[in-house]
Amino acid sequence: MPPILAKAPAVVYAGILFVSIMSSNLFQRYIIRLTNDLRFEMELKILAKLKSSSYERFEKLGNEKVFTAMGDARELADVPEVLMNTFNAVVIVVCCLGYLFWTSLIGGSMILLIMAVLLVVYLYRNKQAERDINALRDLQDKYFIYLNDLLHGYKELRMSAGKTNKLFDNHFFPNRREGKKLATGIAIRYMSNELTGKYSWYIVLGVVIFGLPTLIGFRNVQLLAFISTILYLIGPVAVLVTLVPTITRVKVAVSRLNRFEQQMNTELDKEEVPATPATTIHPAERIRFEDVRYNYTDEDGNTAFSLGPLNLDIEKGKLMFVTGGNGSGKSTFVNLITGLYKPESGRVFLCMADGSEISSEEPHYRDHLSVIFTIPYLFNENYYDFTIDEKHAPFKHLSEIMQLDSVLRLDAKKGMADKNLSKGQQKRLAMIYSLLEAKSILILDEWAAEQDPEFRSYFYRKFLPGLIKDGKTVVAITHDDAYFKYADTVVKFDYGNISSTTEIDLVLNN
Ligand SMILES: Nc1ncnc2c1ncn2[C@@H]1O[C@H](COP(=O)(O)OP(=O)(O)OP(=O)(O)O)[C@@H](O)[C@H]1O
Repeated sequence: MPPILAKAPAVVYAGILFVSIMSSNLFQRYIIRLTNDLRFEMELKILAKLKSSSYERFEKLGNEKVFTAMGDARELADVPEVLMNTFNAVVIVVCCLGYLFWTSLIGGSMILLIMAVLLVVYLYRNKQAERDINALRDLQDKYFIYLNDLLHGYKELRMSAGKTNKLFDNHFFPNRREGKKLATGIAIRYMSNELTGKYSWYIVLGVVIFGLPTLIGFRNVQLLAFISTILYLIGPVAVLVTLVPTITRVKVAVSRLNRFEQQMNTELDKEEVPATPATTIHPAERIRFEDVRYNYTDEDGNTAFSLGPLNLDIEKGKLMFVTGGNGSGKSTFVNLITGLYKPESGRVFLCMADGSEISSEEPHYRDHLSVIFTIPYLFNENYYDFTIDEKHAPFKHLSEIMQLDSVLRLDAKKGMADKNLSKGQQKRLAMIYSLLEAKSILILDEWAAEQDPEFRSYFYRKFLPGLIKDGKTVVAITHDDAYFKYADTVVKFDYGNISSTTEIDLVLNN
């Protein structure tokens, strides 16, 4: 044989090896990309939903549903591997069955029948497991609710043995014990399914070896073909069987994610967040409430509280105090004026100097307002349009006014102040950030509640009138009636309606 031909098999071998390595590498890369695409794309999708969700929708959903959805998104990472293994196993099973049928029609039919029975039994038993997986995810939702209570109410819990015992003994521990019971039950059910599946094959083998030769007169060569094929089949069928739990988990995760998506936002209450604030913002002449109504409904759809109809004008450069008893609707009013709640009927809008109107449902409405809620949240990262350093003059000026200049520590990396402050100081820092946003309307929900008497007096007598002098419009929810005289208007809420509107100048003039 010429040396070139002698080398050929080696070359072919090397070629096959090369093609195999390359294709395997390419395929694995593809699977890795697909795995991560699925998982991270779903997380991105959930985040995008959260970005465009209305506050009302988000409020109804609850934080724990978001955490569970992120967990469900992680389950999707298993999809490509499951698909790949399923495909491989199915191809082998189909080829083996084809071979069995080719070898013996009766024998092949018998094996197919046994496999079909096993499949039906398996799928039936899997239904129960699927229910348990769903129940386990529901327990997970509840678990996150308790975790929320534990993490946010830790101080309150430490102060009360009763509350601590109830949270842990009546909720946490039973939840985790039930979770353990369900998870163990699911695993045992799958394990026993797998064992049944595996040993059924040995029964089949027994029938083939001892039954078929006498029953249908199997020849030795057919027997050999059946035995070797069945032994070969056990592996891929076992793969299919062990994949079922993962497929079921993925199926449950997908249906829960779909439900989450539907709950998260419908096209109707989708909120577009503008990419950038409006370039030129002219201060509005007034904020107008026109026949505004808003209802809270309970779980049965009955009205639990109803606000309005509200008709109100808040003029540019004026200071309005909003007061009223607990539960009279002041914070709901704040949510309407800020556009976080959409009126059920009527309109909230800004009247501009050129006669145009900006509805509270328009994306750029909120470019005109800053708000400090009753319990303001100070962010961990700087999401503002400004960064603060030692030389930032407006920040220095405002921190002196807020008497925080000797307290605030600047985090140079983040370009913002450290937020480890007392409650009152946190509100003062929130005020600094709100004023640095330089919007023409400022909404305050019980801002002065935590301030010391001296600073509170300064706030009402000097600070708020100073803002008005600078051209801001301020709406402040307050119970501090001793300072009502510093407002232009005091509006009182009672049972969801405005019960009185007092123009202070008129009072002083009389
Ligand atoms: N998310 C909600 N879902 C259902 N009902 C709510 C919700 N928020 C408030 N309510 C109900 O609406 C009513 C008005 O609440 P709101 O918070 O507006 O009152 P408030 O005047 O700000 O009270 P407070 O002075 O105590 O802060 C209350 O009866 C309250 O129970």
